[in-house]
Amino acid sequence: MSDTASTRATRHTSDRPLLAAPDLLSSLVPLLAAWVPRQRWFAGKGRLITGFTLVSATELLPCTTDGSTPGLLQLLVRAQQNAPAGRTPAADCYQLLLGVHPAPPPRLAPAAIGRPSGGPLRGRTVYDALLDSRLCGLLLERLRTPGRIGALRFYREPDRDIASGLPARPIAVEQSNSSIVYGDTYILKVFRRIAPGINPDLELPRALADVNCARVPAPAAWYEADAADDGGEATTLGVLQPFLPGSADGWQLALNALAVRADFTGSARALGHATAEVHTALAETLPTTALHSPQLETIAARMAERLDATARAVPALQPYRARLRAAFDALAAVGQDGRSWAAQRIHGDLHLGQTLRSAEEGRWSLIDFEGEPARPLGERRRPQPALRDVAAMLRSFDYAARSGPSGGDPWSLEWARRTRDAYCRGYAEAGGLDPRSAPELMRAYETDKAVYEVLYEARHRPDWLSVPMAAIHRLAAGEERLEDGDGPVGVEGMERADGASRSGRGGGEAVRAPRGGGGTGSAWTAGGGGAGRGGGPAGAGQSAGASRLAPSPRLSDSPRYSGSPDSTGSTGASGATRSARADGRG
Ligand SMILES: Nc1ncnc2c1ncn2[C@@H]1O[C@H](COP(=O)(O)OP(=O)(O)O)[C@@H](O)[C@H]1O
Ligand SMILES: O=P(O)(O)O[C@H]1O[C@H](CO)[C@@H](O[C@H]2O[C@H](CO)[C@@H](O)[C@H](O)[C@H]2O)[C@H](O)[C@H]1O
Repeated sequence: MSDTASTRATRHTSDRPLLAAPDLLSSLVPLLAAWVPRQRWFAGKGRLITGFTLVSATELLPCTTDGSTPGLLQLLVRAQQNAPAGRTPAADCYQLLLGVHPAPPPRLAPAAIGRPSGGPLRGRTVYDALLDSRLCGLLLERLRTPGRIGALRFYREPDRDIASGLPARPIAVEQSNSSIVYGDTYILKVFRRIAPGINPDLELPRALADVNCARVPAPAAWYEADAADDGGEATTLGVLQPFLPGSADGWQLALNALAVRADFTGSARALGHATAEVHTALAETLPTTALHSPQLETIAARMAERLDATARAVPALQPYRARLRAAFDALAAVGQDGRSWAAQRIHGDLHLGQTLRSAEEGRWSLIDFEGEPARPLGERRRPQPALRDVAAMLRSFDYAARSGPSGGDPWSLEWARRTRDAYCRGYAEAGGLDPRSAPELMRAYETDKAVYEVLYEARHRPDWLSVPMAAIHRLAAGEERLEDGDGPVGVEGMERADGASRSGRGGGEAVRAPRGGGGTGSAWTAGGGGAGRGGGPAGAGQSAGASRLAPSPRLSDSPRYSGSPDSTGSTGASGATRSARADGRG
């Protein structure tokens, strides 16, 4: 393996002999080569790392050779990886926070990365600093006191007082980055795979705070790396925001509801309200634009390219390609008909795991505005139709229905249909464009999201592949549709019950595609009753007194798709259930 230590020299080494050492990186390479690929946040799994390049190194706490105190080293390193013939090799940049200790206490043994056999850290133990509460406390101190350290700059909102000495703990959920909770007051997200430019997870919550949108925790402090010497933008590296204690995430709540066969329409409708409020606030404070024919054609062409690329990587998708493309062609045709769509900044990766419901009021918040981690930052920051978020959330209800204990049985699929409808209704009631008025857009974005999910699952969680593949099967068969619900749904934690409906705005008709099953209102024994009020933090409250739903005999579709080891859907769903439990979100 090459260890090209061709540092892009933002090391700030003058008074730091450790950082000046030419073999700093090369001495760490054997350790990192073994440790980095095992980390959840490493996005390049399955491809060989061929070398590391040091982008910058900052000593946040001196790494002394004597005594019993730890040092803290922040590194930005590029991991070079090979690529299939004809493709550009990847060289993603990652943020590492390394503890350095001459003799670490036994409690840090699980955090150990190794002991370099040479170089400036020779004989000392290097370990994952985010598993050391003491070093996490130091990071909080840095964020409390804005200023520069080496290549890093720390910022704090002037009106925020951040308490010192709060106990730190890493969060125990599956995530793309790494987060530390301080007391029950703050949560710091340390971005792992980074790219130059402001991260939308800082940019959007700050912009929303400016217009007093209380649906999103407002950043209190953050840190970034200087722009490279050759110009460019600073890179967001971490954001501290208020922790919402006792809240439960929407994914867990949905699975809890499914486990006890409880209605979720009230919660979904309230979540639709929250989503629309956030979209309205984003459109108010950040640039918007209109997408006309050329832009819609470009968007449709990109979707088709992603489909083709994904089908090359995941052959199970091949048989569906032609029929899925029809959804993208229909989107392009919308522009050719002279119609246009408003575009604005959006969440970009909205799913149930990005929503938190407070224990006391049942009020929904949205988190994690980073966008889809696999897409380039520039693309994630572009204005897009707000309904793209809505389509993504609809996919999430489908995921839940296929991942819960009842894993894709007819009752769960009917639960998903009603929940999706309630969410769309809530969204339109609170001022969002009615998703039912934009069938081409919704279908194209749902298809695009399902394709994204196929690749995401193939790369990250192969056990889950059957979940998006079942949607691919339905979308290709033209079986996804949004329809009017069956009467009023219960509203839980809804703050804007008076939100004016804009249903129907924008024209168009609901997606009406042929499908085996028909309307299902009569199959619901509880007739669209409200979700249980007062659902507790763990969501089990949904069960008490919540409506019980009978399965629809007409919805016994068992998804089949060729090329998959699991062609029944139900087996796949149980695979997903196992994973859901394993990742702490199920
Ligand atoms: N403000 C918050 N209050 C409470 N929990 C939070 C907050 N922000 C994030 N979390 C928890 O941390 C998890 C990971 O956060 P997220 O922003 O989704 O990280 P990632 O981008 O790494 O996936 C969330 O699923 C949620 O459980
Ligand atoms: O949470 P992240 O921002 O890292 O988003 C990525 O991981 C998500 C899974 O954790 C993934 O979401 C997919 O699985 C969810 C269930 O775990 C489901 O609710 C979503 O609808 C589905 O897309 C997300 O796509 C990915 O970007």
